[in-house]
Amino acid sequence: MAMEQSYIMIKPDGVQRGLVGEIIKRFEQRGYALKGLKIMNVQRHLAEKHYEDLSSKPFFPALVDYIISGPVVAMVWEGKGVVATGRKMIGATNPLASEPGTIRGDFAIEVGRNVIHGSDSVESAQREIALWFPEGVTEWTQVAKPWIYE
Ligand SMILES: Nc1ncnc2c1ncn2[C@@H]1O[C@H](COP(=O)(O)OP(=O)(O)OP(=O)(O)O)[C@@H](O)[C@H]1O
Repeated sequence: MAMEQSYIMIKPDGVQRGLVGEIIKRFEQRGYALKGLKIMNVQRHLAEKHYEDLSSKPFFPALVDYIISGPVVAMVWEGKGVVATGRKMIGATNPLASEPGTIRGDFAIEVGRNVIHGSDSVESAQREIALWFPEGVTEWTQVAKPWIYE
């Protein structure tokens, strides 16, 4: 059975603020498996493609400028329900509405500096993983699985 995967990206503010380790820690300790990881500067066309559904929004140009303003950490996390649970761990889009205990609720204030992205559906995850990891991800077996899943 293929396990669900999500595309999780630490945005430039999260990298610059030193939140990479903290964010990885949360997904790792929850029990999810890291299948792809890289730090990269983002080409404008890649940021535009990633957010193409938002291209008609007034904030789209600022959003693209934000994503290309410094390196991002691109990740693929795998495990049961990782798309929906990842979104819960991340918190509401607007950090002022994010619950404490979520990543945005603990580390962000403004929607235009909300630290992290997570795929919003399994279909978006597949599209985003193909877009950000055209080279593919790393296959490995998480030997702790029987201690995480029954
Ligand atoms: N009103 C807004 N003003 C400025 N930026 C916004 C606004 N709404 C959304 N954004 C930015 O666009 C991103 C994508 O918006 P979307 O509605 O897809 O939210 P999301 O799915 O929670 O975020 P993401 O896709 O980054 O995980 C947000 O994370 C935020 O950085």
